Amino acid sequence: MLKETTTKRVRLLVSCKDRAGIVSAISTFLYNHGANIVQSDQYSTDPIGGMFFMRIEFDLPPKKSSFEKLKEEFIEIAENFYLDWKMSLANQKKKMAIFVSKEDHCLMELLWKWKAGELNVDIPLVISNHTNNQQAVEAYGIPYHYIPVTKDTKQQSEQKAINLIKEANIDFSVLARYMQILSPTFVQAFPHQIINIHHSFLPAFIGANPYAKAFERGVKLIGATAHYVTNDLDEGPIIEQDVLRANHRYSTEQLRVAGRNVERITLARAVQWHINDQVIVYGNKTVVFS
Ligand SMILES: Nc1nc2c(c(=O)[nH]1)N[C@@H](CN(C=O)c1ccc(C(=O)N[C@@H](CCC(=O)O)C(=O)O)cc1)CN2
Repeated sequence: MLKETTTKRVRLLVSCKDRAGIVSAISTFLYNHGANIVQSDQYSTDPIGGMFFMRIEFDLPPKKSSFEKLKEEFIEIAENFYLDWKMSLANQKKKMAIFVSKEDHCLMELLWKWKAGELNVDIPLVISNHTNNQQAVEAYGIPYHYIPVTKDTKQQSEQKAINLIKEANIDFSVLARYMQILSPTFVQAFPHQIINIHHSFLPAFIGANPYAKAFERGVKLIGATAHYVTNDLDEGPIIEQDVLRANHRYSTEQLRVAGRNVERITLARAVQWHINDQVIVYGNKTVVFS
């Protein structure tokens, strides 16, 4: 194996039943392997019998210990404290697929941020059930896969998308206003690896046409919610939310137009946190170390 010559930035996510000694055991392990902790954050739901969550970023100098060897030797600590854990290299770019239907604002926000170097991710492909965004996507040099969806072809269309995702070794997918409900087969294939932007401040107005429902309700705030996709429509673990003021003068269309800004900003924040391994899912909730 080639000798490692550069310092590696590593991210460690941990969740477990809370008890004394976890931070000490992990920090001592890292110290003994020559690692230098540069960021550490933890949260306990209840020190007595609750859950404990931690995110550590550390630098692993060359020669001290290889990343693979470190992961292997961490298993003992993980077993002692019954840890659920994930260790990853910060410079290992994730591969992100984007799904879009007609509306382009969330798609374009992600592409703009990616092009500007603000999203440290690769985008091997975009999938859509419409063709209207093809030119804009291909202008970024990204392959665009048009996969139309009808009630009769939904299963075959989904299988095409699943095949594309697997062939491209996609790490996670983003539904950037992709207006198709994904089947349990699709969702089960990628647990907590699909992020959706719902155009309302959940749990209000689940499902289709939330702005029409907001108009009828006479809301004074509209919002957006980025969440992991589950089989329960728009009820998956929430990653990020934001809101915007509205009032009686807004028509449904004006709510929709105003909502685009909060949707795209909310989604971009959630995607950034996922890329940076800042999100831990437990049950139907998340801990976001932002
Ligand atoms: N399994 C899941 N799939 C999707 C989720 C989810 O949480 N779980 N979120 C939706 C996004 N969404 C609102 O944000 C949404 C999209 C589409 C629909 C809907 O009724 N779609 C119809 C077809 C509509 C059309 O063809 O234009 C359908 O799929 O039958 C509701 C909510 C994304 N998917």
